[in-house]
Amino acid sequence: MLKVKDLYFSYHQQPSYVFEGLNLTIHRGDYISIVGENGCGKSTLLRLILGFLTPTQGSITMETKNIRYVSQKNDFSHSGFPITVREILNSYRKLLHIKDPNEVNRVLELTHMTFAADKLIGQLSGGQAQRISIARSLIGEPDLIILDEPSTGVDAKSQESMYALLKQLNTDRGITILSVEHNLDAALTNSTKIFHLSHGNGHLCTPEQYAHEILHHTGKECSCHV
Ligand SMILES: Nc1ncnc2c1ncn2[C@@H]1O[C@H](COP(=O)(O)OP(=O)(O)OP(=O)(O)O)[C@@H](O)[C@H]1O
Repeated sequence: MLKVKDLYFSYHQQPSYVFEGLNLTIHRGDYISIVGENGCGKSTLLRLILGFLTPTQGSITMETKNIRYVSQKNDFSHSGFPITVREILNSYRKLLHIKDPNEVNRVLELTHMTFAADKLIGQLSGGQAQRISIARSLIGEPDLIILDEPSTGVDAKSQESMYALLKQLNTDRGITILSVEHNLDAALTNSTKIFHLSHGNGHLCTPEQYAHEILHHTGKECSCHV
């Protein structure tokens, strides 16, 4: 579905490369978490895949244009603007030229947020606002959703249900998920594969293999169950 091949990238006027010969293949139905230390290039990789940045060398090819992006901080959780959840989702539906007005109800049901349809967006909790971000990303039935640290600003209990939702969208609806994760437990528990970025390159492994790597490097077992 998406192939990153021999990717080199450096920001303007920066002498060093963020990526040097990076390869990544994403198949339909994958749930891939991108992990790595601060500054290793996780967000840069997302920006390259989304087309906001251009590779210095190498290529990124994809078989779909039906991609959605859920940003790290959703843009309406602290909004004082008097607009309801339904109005926001409806305006996005119209923006995408989707004629069926029932599309909004569909994504609200999928994210178990029907109860909040007529609430003002500014009244939602961090977790609820994030679910609405995900609901918005589902308008038009995308086949790939890209998320940047989706648990940012979401309390622990809501994180659990948010990851359960992402997992459900992946397994039940076949939506491919690519998510930058600082939450290692969530990455290990939910992903089908982990992409570990380090020193300008990355490797893909199973959650079990990654848990093993963590144990090997830190001597600490992860609290999650893989
Ligand atoms: N706009 C920019 N201009 C120049 N350098 C940048 C720019 N954005 C990021 N960088 C640099 O590129 C490298 C990768 O940054 P990036 O934000 O992609 O890392 P990250 O893994 O997402 O970090 P974090 O975990 O802290 O969010 C870092 O060295 C960073 O300083």
